[in-house]
Amino acid sequence: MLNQPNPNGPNALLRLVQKPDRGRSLVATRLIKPGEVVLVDKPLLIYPSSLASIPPFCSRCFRHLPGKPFHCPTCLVARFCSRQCLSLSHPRLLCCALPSLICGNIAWPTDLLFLLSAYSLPRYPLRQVLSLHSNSRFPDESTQILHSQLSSLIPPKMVPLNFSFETTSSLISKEKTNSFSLTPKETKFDGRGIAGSRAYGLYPWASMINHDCLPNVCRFNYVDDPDQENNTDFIVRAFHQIKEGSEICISYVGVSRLYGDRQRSLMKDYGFKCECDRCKIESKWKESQRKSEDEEEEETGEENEEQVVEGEGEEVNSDDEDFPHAYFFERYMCDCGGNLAPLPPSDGSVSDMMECNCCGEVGIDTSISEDPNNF
Ligand SMILES: C[S@@+](CC[C@H](N)C(=O)[O-])C[C@H]1O[C@@H](n2cnc3c(N)ncnc32)[C@H](O)[C@@H]1O
Repeated sequence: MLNQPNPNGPNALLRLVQKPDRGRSLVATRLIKPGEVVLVDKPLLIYPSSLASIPPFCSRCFRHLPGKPFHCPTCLVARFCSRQCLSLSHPRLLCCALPSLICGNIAWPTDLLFLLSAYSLPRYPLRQVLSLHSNSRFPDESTQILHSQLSSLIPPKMVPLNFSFETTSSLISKEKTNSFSLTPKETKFDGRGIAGSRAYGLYPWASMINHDCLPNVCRFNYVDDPDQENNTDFIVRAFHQIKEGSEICISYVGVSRLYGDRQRSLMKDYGFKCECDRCKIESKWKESQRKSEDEEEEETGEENEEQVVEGEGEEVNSDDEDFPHAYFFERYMCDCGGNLAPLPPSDGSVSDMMECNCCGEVGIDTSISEDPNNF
């Protein structure tokens, strides 16, 4: 399905390869400079994160609505920021179900918003969604109820050809493993996930990016940027130089989370044990602390939600041989909890300005000239 990147397209910097321990992976086709944009990916599908996203945001691009928005003439619920967004319309099954969803008291509205949008896709993009990886946690008991609810929202003459319980289960599992949130800049990163998400998206290439607890790229989200025409594109930039043939990796979890906490999330949400270089070090380094965290959990029967932010206080010492990744926290972590990457190079020169992918602040990077890896 998604066999090879288009060598003339925006994905020319990356090549899709198969790795025995982690499946499909994206690797650099040449040396990548710090701050370079390595991927610009268009969504296969964007859907509201909850019903609360419908009134204040454009149902197409999820920007704030202007004073006089354009209403969908069919459902009268969805609203759009411009004639252009209105003319592109919204998913036909979602349009049909929105009036009932808004009035009803329905469980799992986010899953329903996703399924209604996914089942409205034309055949090829729907097949692309179904070809994404999933960690097969579904179907669970709730999927049967979800599928029945979905059936009740779709009029008989609009039932899609491939509508079935199996497809619904498969779609839900793909969504859980591959969706990315569309989040405004002012949202504070809470270390565990991003609060205040207004929509979610599925992206064909971004879904091929594997995880590393010390990522070499991060995602920039410009949903509210007035200069960004394609504001829902998934933009990935390099933190530092990446050698030809190296895999590009984002972090699926907050970089500042502790070893045990990261491992639990990655296993629960993505079904794998992370064995990256950082985890190999921290699995020894945090042994005693992890034990006490786990014992505490067993006693209370709950996960320990408390966060210790690495990179702050006495836990982190940049001279400490046990913490060779201290550089990442010193250089690429913003005070807000987001990640800092250089602005894209201009005229081939690496920028000395760093931009935060969470709060959007741009500031000078004083350490750049001291690091030979940056050029
Ligand atoms: C969003 S997909 C990434 C693309 C995926 N490798 C594929 O073949 O389509 C996420 C899944 O990739 C695998 N994965 C990602 N990072 C990994 C890592 N560091 N170690 C092992 N498996 C990983 C896990 O199975 C995870 O659920």
